[in-house]
Amino acid sequence: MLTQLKENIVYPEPKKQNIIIEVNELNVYYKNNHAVKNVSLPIRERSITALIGPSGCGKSTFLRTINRMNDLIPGAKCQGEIMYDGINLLDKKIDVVALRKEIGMVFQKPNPFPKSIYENIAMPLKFAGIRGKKRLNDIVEESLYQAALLDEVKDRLSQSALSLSGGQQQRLCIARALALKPKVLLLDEPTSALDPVSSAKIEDLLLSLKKQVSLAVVTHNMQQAARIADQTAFFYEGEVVEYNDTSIMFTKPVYKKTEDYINGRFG
Ligand SMILES: Nc1ncnc2c1ncn2[C@@H]1O[C@H](COP(=O)(O)OP(=O)(O)OP(=O)(O)O)[C@@H](O)[C@H]1O
Repeated sequence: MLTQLKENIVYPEPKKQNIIIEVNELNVYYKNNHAVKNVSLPIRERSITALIGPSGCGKSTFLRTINRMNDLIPGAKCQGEIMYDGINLLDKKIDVVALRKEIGMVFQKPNPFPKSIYENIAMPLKFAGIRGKKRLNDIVEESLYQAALLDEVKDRLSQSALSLSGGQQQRLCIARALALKPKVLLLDEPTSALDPVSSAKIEDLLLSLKKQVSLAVVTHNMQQAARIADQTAFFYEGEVVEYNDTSIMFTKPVYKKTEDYINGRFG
């Protein structure tokens, strides 16, 4: 692929992806519980970063802090820097609604609204000020297509989203996030509640999405991380022990702790 940087001059795209989010010395506390300890980590552009590690090591907290979902938790406090587009996302003055449009989030359990399939996508668009039936229809259709769901639901858009299977509901939630044209998508164990066939569809979907969106995915499934992630960060007791290209992390991890976790010796 080529990038048109200046008129008439075409440069090859840089080999190493740029960094879209740079987390610097992040600390997150829940009252006295120091859940994320001095974590510095990049999220690379148009790539998938997997966050792995045993239960309770801070992966979800880290992810939620990026789009300020932790603001909603009483007693949660964070320090450090999360740089995105030249601004620190932890700055209290930030418009978090605008932030969550650019940095979307998908949760472990599919959480469609108890509304029609169509309204699940159209409602947040209307809320974001997008008007006009044709415009809304186009975005709904495009988002469902991007989430590889359009063929399965195009004849039943007025039916309740709750009539969909778990895997379809999760793809609908991804479509809902995509409709707002996010630059980054944070996914917290997006396939752990799904059967293997639905999980495989989501994995394929994530791989196709990275052409346009940067993704960070929490997963407990090592095979999944190895299959889809370009980079992987291994969290342990709130710290990042190791971060590397996934191919290196899974074949030649630097630390024994990483190797033991990847090989299922604990966690
Ligand atoms: N809403 C909350 N209120 C208080 N403490 C919390 C909250 N969420 C997480 N914690 C604590 O923060 C620490 C990190 O939890 P977190 O959920 O981020 O870990 P995790 O690695 O995502 O775990 P899992 O893989 O089980 O989802 C744990 O000690 C947990 O008990």
